[in-house]
Order: sequence, then C-alpha cells, then structure tokens
Amino acid sequence: MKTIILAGGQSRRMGQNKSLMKLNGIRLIDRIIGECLPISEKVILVSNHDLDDIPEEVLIVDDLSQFKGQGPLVGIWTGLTLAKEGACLVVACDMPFISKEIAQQFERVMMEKKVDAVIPIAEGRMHPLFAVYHTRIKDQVYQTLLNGKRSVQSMVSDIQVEFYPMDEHEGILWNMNTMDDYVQAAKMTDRGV
Ligand SMILES: Nc1nc2c(ncn2[C@@H]2O[C@H](COP(=O)(O)OP(=O)(O)OP(=O)(O)O)[C@@H](O)[C@H]2O)c(=O)[nH]1
Repeated sequence: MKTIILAGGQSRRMGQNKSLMKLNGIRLIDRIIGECLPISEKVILVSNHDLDDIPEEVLIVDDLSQFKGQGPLVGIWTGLTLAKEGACLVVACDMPFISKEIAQQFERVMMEKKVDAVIPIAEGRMHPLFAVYHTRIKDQVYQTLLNGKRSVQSMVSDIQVEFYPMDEHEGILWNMNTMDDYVQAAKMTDRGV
C-alpha cells in the first residue's frame, strides 16, 4: 500500500501550522510519518508548506492543478495521481492517534470486497481523512473538483465505498483543529506537548 499524508491546509482555527505542533516532544507530522512508513511502499506528503527534517524516503509535493490549496480533496487527488496504481492510505496530518494496524485492516477489506474505498464510520459519522482509496477513482475525484465541489463527502457518493465501523476505536479517529483540541491531545499522551 502507498500512503498519502495531507498537510497542505491553512490551520486557520489553530492559528499555526498544525503539522509542526509537538506531542510528547514529537512533531505531529513525524508521528504520522513514523506510523505509516513501516506499512508503506511509498509515502507521499502533500504539503504546500516548507517542511524541514523529513525522512528522505518521503516524497514531498505541493498540490497539483489549478485547485491547489482548496481543501483535502485536492491533496487526495494529487496523491492518487502520483501514486499511479493500487491502494492508497490517506491520512490527515492532524490525526495524532491513527493506527497502522487499522490501516492494514482497511486495505484487507478493500481487497476482499473489491471496493473503491474503505472509510471508517463512528457514531454515524464517516471519517474520510483516515481511509483507503484506490487510484482508479482519481478521474472521478478530478471531475468532482471540476464540478466545483470541494468536500470529500460529495465525492464519496460517486464511488463504491465499504464503511468500516469503529465505534469501539473512536479515539483513533480523533483530530485536532483548535488550541483546545491540542490541549486535550496533550493530556491523552504520556508526556504532554
Ligand atoms: N494537500 C492539501 N491538504 C489540505 C488542504 N486543505 C486541508 N488539507 C489537509 O486536510 C486535513 C484537514 O484539514 P482541515 O482541518 O479541514 O483544514 P485546515 O486548512 O488544515 O484547517 P482550518 O484552516 O482550520 O480549516 C489537514 O491534514 C490539512 O492539512 C489542501 O488544500 N491541500
């Protein structure tokens, strides 16, 4: 499996680049790369920002196309295009507690059910920014962007999706948008920030 890490957002609600904030002394982006590298034949980091000290095996790119910076769906399309073939784990850089074992589970389900995507669902809400997508949907994603739609949810209705229930592991899907979220995330780790 390949991995696409989305880190090209503006972090307006946080007021600073979320991917560089530290938990347990480790930048969020490094936590995510560290979790994904062992299960990935290739890691594509779609960032739009200057990032230092990223492992050399990670491919760092900006969003491709005229839609650069217009949301996570643009980053997904960029990653799927560069990945070329096969299953791709998509991960947002603001999800500190993602699990490589669960990601591998998504991939297994994709193979078994022969679907375009496996997306976790918890308490009735889907979490499309920690999910596995097949590269074969990239033209549909581009068409969604051309149609003026930017939400990942709007693309999901056009593809074959298997939803993966995660009510018991909801913490894995937790994401950080605000300073309050960051304080809470720090409490959930051993040594805080
Ligand atoms: N490549 C890429 N990633 C993006 C883009 N917009 C958001 N992301 C990433 O998608 C994930 C979810 O982003 P959001 O929290 O919705 O948006 P954000 O811009 O980071 O934050 P806000 O400005 O507070 O909405 C994060 O990992 C972002 O870095 C984009 O235009 N391109």
